[in-house]
Amino acid sequence: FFNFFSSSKTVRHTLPPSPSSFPIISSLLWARKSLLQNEQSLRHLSRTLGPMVTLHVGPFPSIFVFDRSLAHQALIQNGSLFSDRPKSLPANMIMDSNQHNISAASYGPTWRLFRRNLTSEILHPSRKKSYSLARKWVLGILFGVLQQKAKSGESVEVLVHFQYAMGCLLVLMCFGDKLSQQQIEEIGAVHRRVLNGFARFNVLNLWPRVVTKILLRKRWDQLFQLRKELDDALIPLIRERKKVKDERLSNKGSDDYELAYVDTLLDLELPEEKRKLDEAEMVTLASEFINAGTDTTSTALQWIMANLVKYPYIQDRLFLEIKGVVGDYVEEIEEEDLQKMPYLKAVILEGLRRHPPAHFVVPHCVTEDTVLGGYLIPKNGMINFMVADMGWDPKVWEDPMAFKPERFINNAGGGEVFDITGSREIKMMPFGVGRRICPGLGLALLHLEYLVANLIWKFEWKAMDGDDISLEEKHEFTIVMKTPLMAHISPRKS
Ligand code: HEM
Repeated sequence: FFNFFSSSKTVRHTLPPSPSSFPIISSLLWARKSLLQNEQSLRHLSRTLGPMVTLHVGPFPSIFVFDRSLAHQALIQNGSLFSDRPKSLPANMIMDSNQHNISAASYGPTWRLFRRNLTSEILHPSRKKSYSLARKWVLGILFGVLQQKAKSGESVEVLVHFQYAMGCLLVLMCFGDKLSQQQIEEIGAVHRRVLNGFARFNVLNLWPRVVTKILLRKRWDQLFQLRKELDDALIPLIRERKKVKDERLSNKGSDDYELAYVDTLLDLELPEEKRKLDEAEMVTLASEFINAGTDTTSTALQWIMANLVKYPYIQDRLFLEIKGVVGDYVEEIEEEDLQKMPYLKAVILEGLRRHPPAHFVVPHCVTEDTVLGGYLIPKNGMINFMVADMGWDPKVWEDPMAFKPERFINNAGGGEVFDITGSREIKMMPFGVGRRICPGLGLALLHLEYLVANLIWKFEWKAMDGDDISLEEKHEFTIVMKTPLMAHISPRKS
């Protein structure tokens, strides 16, 4: 049941149920807990309150949706109503240039321009292919480190290496393939400082800026300093790309040139303000591109590899599939080979279902007061969707907490065609669904398939002696392994 609500109608709908408590005390309690603790509490609440729960933390209600068909009604069937973003909080506004990036932009022409630019200029299948040399280069770096570890017998702390590899790939796509390794590392380091350091500025969002500007002046100065560090690191690279572009236009530049994401930002014109982007806005968009694709994908890769270590028979089956496709003698798996590996795809999908790197989507809001599932969704509220719970629904997935890639394989041994966009029905939503679905979905799947196939082809991965791989979670920027995966690796061929 879904109908639209207008204040002039006589039927009055109420917000979805919320836990009964004193609003100020409960706000403080919820704000103090980590996101993972809040997720567990929300799950607990939904058992008694039903598939939609409201929390009153801060001035506006936050609504959480657990049910797959309600998520479908909202995000797919009524996508144009449910695809807005709440206004950025004061501290976030400094980092997102006043909502001038894809993930924070309101649902409207500016968001559409940014998103279309990314999807058609950079993530389009034909363009994506042109970065395959960068992927080969990064794979070479990763192999180099791992080979050394294998030789010395040292264990591998996998996440660090995965994060580095993924960061390199995104930085190269963003700023072009002419960067030195040192430059790539510096860009990675400044992004890590921003990601790890941002939590301490959340306090600036608790009261209006006029208040915090007086009471927390020092904290504001530190935030501006962090923003400046990011600008100082990235603006020279943007200027360099602009110079190369101008030289090419006047036919003085070389032809040896691969389009990078920042090149596409140089010409964009904001549809509402009718002006080009300033440098800080380009930094914001470039930085979003790097952040959005690095931690998410490396976290997913760590979870997948952890399961392949924990369940050697799955690793063996995957290795045999790869061998069946490429034979005995190739050094590396090429991207074209991946299409012939249904079990590889099944392993990746199962990894994303069982361990989605983000357990919530980026908060949505509605463009006007609306009703969902019989409850009011107010325009001034925030609405979120319980990503992990959708993929763990026992009505869809038998034994949902088990890691079973065979779920995605049909009886004939081929790959089941699985629609991860949820357009007909949502069975899981690791990338969100609908108009705000992750635009990097295809790139992320390619990165995961390419790296997992190559890592398994080149090395045998084993748990450390006596180590039982724990699948306990911890909340950082994404949901990571509480005990990071440490593995022993040995080359498949000497
Ligand atoms: C395994 C890897 C990834 C996962 C699990 C993931 C997941 C997500 C999720 C859950 C959202 C929020 C959807 C919503 O708000 O409804 C999102 C948004 C987004 N993602 Fe990803 N993502 C991944 C990789 C990437 C990559 C590689 C890129 C870019 C190169 C990227 C760029 C973005 C952007 C720009 C948005 C905002 C979209 C919008 O608001 O319109 N992501 N992603």
